[in-house]
Amino acid sequence: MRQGFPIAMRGQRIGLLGGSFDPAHEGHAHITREALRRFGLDRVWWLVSPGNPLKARGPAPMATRLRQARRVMRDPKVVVSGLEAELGTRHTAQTLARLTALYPGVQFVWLMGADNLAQFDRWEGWRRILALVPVGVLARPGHRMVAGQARAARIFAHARLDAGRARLLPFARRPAWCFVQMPMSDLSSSAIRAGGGWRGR
Ligand SMILES: Nc1ncnc2c1ncn2[C@@H]1O[C@H](COP(=O)(O)OP(=O)(O)OP(=O)(O)O)[C@@H](O)[C@H]1O
Ligand SMILES: O=C(O)c1ccc[n+]([C@@H]2O[C@H](COP(=O)([O-])O)[C@@H](O)[C@H]2O)c1
Repeated sequence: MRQGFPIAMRGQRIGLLGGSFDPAHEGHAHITREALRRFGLDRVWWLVSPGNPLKARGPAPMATRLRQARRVMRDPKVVVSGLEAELGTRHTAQTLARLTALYPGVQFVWLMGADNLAQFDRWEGWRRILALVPVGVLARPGHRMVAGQARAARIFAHARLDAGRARLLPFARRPAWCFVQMPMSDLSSSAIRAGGGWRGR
C-alpha cells in the first residue's frame, strides 16, 4: 500500500463519502453514522474532493477543509482523507477504478445524499461507477421522490436493493444501489456559507 494511504483489510466493508466539505457539517456526520449502521460498514472514508467537476465555484483550500472536517467527524471508524488529491483523480469513476485496484478484496460502497442521485446521470462514467461498486443513497430533505424519479434510478430500477436488505449492499452483485430513509438533517454547506459561518478562505 502507498505510504500515507489508509489501511484496509481484505473483506472489510468500507463506505466512501466523497464531497466538497466546504465546510463539513453535522449533516455529513449524521449520514456517515447512518451509513455505518444501515449498510453494516466497518469504516467510512471521507474523500475531501479537490473540486466537484460539476460545480463552477472553486472550494476553500484543501488543507483548510481537511482540518475542519477532522474537527467535525471524530470517530475511530471514520478516516478523513485527501485521497483524490494524492491519486490525482477528480472524477469519481477514476477514483473508484484506482481504489478498487489498490485495495483488492475490500468491499467498497460509494455513499451519497439523495440530491446527488438526482443528477447522477450527469457524472462522467456513471454507469461504470455502478459496475465497480454498490451505491448507498441516504435521504436528504427535498429529495424524497428521487429514488423513483431520477433518470439513473429509473434506468437501474432492476438493480435496486430493498432498504430492508441494506446490510447486504456491500456484497451485492453489481450493479446494485439502495436508498435508505432515516430521520433527516437539513444542514448544508451552502447554507453555512451563506450565513457567513465559514471562514474557509
Ligand atoms: N444534510 C444532508 N443530508 C443528506 N446528505 C447530505 C447532507 N449534507 C451533505 N450530504 C451529502 O454529503 C455528500 C457531500 O456533500 P457536500 O460536501 O457537497 O455538502 P453539501 O451540504 O451538499 O454542500 P453544498 O450545499 O455546497 O452543495 C454529498 O453526497 C451530499 O449529498
Ligand atoms: O465524477 C463526476 O463526474 C462527479 C460529478 C459530480 C460530483 N462528483 C462527486 O460527488 C461527490 C459529492 O460532490 P459534492 O460537491 O456534492 O460534495 C464528490 O466526491 C464529487 O467529486 C463526481
